[in-house]
Amino acid sequence: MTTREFNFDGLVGPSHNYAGLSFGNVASFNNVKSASNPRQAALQGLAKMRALAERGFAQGVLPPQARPNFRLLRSLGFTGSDADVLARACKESPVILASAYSASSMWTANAATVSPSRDTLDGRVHFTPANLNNKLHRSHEHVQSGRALRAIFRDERHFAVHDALPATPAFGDEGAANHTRLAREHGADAVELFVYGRVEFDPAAPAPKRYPARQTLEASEAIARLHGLQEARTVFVQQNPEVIDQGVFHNDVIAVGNADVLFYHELAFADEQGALFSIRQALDGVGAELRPIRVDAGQVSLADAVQSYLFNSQLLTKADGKMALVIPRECEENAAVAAYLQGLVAGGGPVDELIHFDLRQSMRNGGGPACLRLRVALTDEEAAAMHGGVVMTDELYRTLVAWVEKHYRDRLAPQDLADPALAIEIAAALEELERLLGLPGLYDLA
Ligand SMILES: N=C(N)NCCC[C@H](NC(=O)CCC(=O)O)C(=O)O
Repeated sequence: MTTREFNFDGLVGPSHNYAGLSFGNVASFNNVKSASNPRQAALQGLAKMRALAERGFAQGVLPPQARPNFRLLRSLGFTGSDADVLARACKESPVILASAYSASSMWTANAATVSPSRDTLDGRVHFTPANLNNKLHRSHEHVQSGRALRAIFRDERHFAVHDALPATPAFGDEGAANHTRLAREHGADAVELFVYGRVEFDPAAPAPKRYPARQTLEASEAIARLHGLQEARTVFVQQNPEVIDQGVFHNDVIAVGNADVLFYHELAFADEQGALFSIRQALDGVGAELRPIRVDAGQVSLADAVQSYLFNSQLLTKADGKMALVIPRECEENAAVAAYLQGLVAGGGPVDELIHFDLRQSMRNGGGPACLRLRVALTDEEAAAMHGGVVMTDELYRTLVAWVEKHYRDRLAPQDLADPALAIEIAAALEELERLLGLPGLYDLA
């Protein structure tokens, strides 16, 4: 039986905007309150999905979430009709309004942590939606993420979708952005690598000083337990707190793994040698050998890595066994990064191709190619058991482009969030999307 890695990209929602909500994410802060173009953002994302699907990579789509989240607004004391709720929130707390309206669920690398069936005790694919409790605007995503995952992966013989971890600082969880699976190939025995930013119950453990560490060791350990992972095949390593303080708010901004390759910046981990040792030792147990691609600061500075999002790339195994690196256009515009990449593909190593995309709308909020996708490795039998309406095909691409063009605005400024017509437009769009994806009841639109 073959196993393929599906990449589920988030379809950018109609309320995509720049609200500066993510302290510690430099791009989000730098673009605060500029106007966004939700239509272009969604089309850029769809173009990436289609191009990768056309190349033969297994590609799925995860639907956007219903926004604004009126339940959140009402739970925070804004009452009356929907229009009253929006008007009051806008007047009394525009930041809460923006949080209820955020389209941040587009970054599906943060939707959940996924363990393929090969790794788990009960032989099912396990998903734990991330509580994202570090940021108000992301902390309410997990409810709909769980609902969507249960709708797509509803066959309980093959899939288990857990509830998010308790939303308390000890269990801060940001999902697959801090998780990588290393193996000879997707269908082989694997090591799951969890990267955390801080340790709640050990005050002596190093932690960043300026920006928050969003993922805790305790959260990563809880997920490994929930998923039934084997101890010898699970590795926990600490992210370098100093890079968090320089804008590396998730590990996938500084490292990416695929099969037996780990592409990372020398400053990624608190203890680089210790991390490599633990990974190698665990991989040895599954008969695999790590192929590290280490980038040192002399080749690419940390600032260039954060600005270009070099490591927020997708590493995809091609049919011939070589790998393609899917990068944002910013990598080609940064001279040091572009030079490094030329050397990388010419060097005879595992990566022999670059595929670049214009994802500018997402990038301006700190979301590159890898943020936009959730990896789910599935056997053929599991792939047949999931809901097929979310698998990217030429037809689905055309359908979704037409849907975006019909429903999305091409400009959204902060003050537009107070416009009651926007909420009505979005509800109509999502009602139609349920039908297009064949997922009735996907949204709790009551
Ligand atoms: N690295 C990964 N996997 N994901 C990127 C997430 C970007 C997201 N940006 C935002 O949420 C900005 C929203 C705003 O400011 O309007 C975040 O910081 O959580």
